[in-house]
Amino acid sequence: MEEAEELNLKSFLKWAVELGISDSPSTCTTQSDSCLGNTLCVSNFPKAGGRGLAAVRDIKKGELILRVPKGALMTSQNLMMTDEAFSIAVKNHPSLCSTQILAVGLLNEANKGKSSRWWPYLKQFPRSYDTLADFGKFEIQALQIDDAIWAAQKASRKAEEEWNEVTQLMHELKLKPQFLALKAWLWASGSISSRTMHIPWDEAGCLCPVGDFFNYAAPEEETSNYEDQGAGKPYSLQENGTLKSETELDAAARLIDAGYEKDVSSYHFYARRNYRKGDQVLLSYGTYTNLELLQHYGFLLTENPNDKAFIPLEPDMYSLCSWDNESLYIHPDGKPSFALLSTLRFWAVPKTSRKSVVHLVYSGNRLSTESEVVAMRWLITKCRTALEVLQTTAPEDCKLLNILNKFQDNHKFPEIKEMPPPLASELCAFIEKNKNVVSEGIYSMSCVARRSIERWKLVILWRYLYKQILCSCIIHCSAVIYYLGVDR
Ligand SMILES: C[S@@+](CC[C@H](N)C(=O)[O-])C[C@H]1O[C@@H](n2cnc3c(N)ncnc32)[C@H](O)[C@@H]1O
Repeated sequence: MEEAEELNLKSFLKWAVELGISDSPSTCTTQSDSCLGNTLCVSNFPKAGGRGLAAVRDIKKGELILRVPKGALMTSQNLMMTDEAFSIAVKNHPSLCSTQILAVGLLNEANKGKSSRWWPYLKQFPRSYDTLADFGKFEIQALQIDDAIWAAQKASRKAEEEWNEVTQLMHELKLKPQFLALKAWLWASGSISSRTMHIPWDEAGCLCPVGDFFNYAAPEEETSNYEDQGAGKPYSLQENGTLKSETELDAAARLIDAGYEKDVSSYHFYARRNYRKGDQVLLSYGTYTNLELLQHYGFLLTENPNDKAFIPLEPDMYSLCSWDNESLYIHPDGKPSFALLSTLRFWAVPKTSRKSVVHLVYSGNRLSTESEVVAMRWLITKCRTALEVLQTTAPEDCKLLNILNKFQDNHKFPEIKEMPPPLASELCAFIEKNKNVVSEGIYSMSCVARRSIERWKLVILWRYLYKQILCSCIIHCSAVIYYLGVDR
């Protein structure tokens, strides 16, 4: 960490102590308790989210590890209570949604600079984000898959519309020109999308100092405990080993990660599993596919148990069963979801016999060898077709990622003419878009160019993982056909 960053972090943690934020084992902390250092410390995890929180001691599953009092949460309510002008201005714009109000509130505080009471906290925010709304035309097209392109276009359109809707309010607040710009709006809405936590009284949620340093792990990954004895039993941070508060007991028993606890007017964070000293302590923000992670948080997981690949179905398939379209997908291991499999099974029997097999379909049974093979063959063909229409193959995506990784080390691209044509044209488009970073074949990497490459890599990784799911589906369906004995 650079010296200036370290100083900023130090003053932020001091500020956090003053507001009563604590990771101390005792619930009745004094002002002098360190904000961090008893249970957690800020650390860097380059391969798992960058800055995050590490365990400074062994932590047991269910332990209360961080408390953030209500007064330290940045909410629209809080911002309005401490800034009358903001409060009055917001009341004149009743059509704005709660997220827009919090985003303007955040910009209003950033606009105040050092005189904002939130300044030490604001300095800890990233300068920009990689959520879908931040994607430009190049990144959107590079997603390749229609659903993803559509989601990114929608996110970026929505951000722009919301920005247009708040401009009058921002002018009334007399924000400086840089805080009125779309770029600033993307920063504020990206901060809210990727850093807020749920609170029961405001849909926009709250910004939670220190609590927003927790990086994400998908909900299913809970079992990798270093010791399993005691796992599942609730523990508390109390020195006498007892759980005093009912809420704490409930939370530990439920093993929720975090939540606002009304009886103590604080946001509480619990360990979702056992951690060893030095481990990164993670939080589950929810169950997300990789596209959703990209959309809301600007990152994705190479191993995401909750990822889903959607492929276009025949129009009549969508209405065959009572499943909603969102449940018709392929799992990361290539298996069709229960809803997709039952739909395909139902569709694969002749129309005249469908009525008599409804109950079998919904109970998850195979209807007949013939119809199972028809369903599996249909899925194989559909996955193949979906892959064939894309501009690059999964191995080509992998190659492009390697090229970009090498480029980040030595600032040189391989000869374009030696590259497969689809990669060459994508690379040319990138160079064209980032013309100002190229001089006589040497690429000087500005901060912007470095971010562009990181964002492009995210996109390539996303489409690669999508293609991998479709390839796994082809393998899975072929294996089913093989075991049914049809191809032997
Ligand atoms: C609530 S913040 C977590 C703290 C953040 N790393 C920071 O420095 O402020 C959420 C952001 O952290 C990053 N992040 C969290 N979990 C991640 C993970 N498992 N892999 C990669 N990035 C992650 C993403 O940029 C995400 O938008």
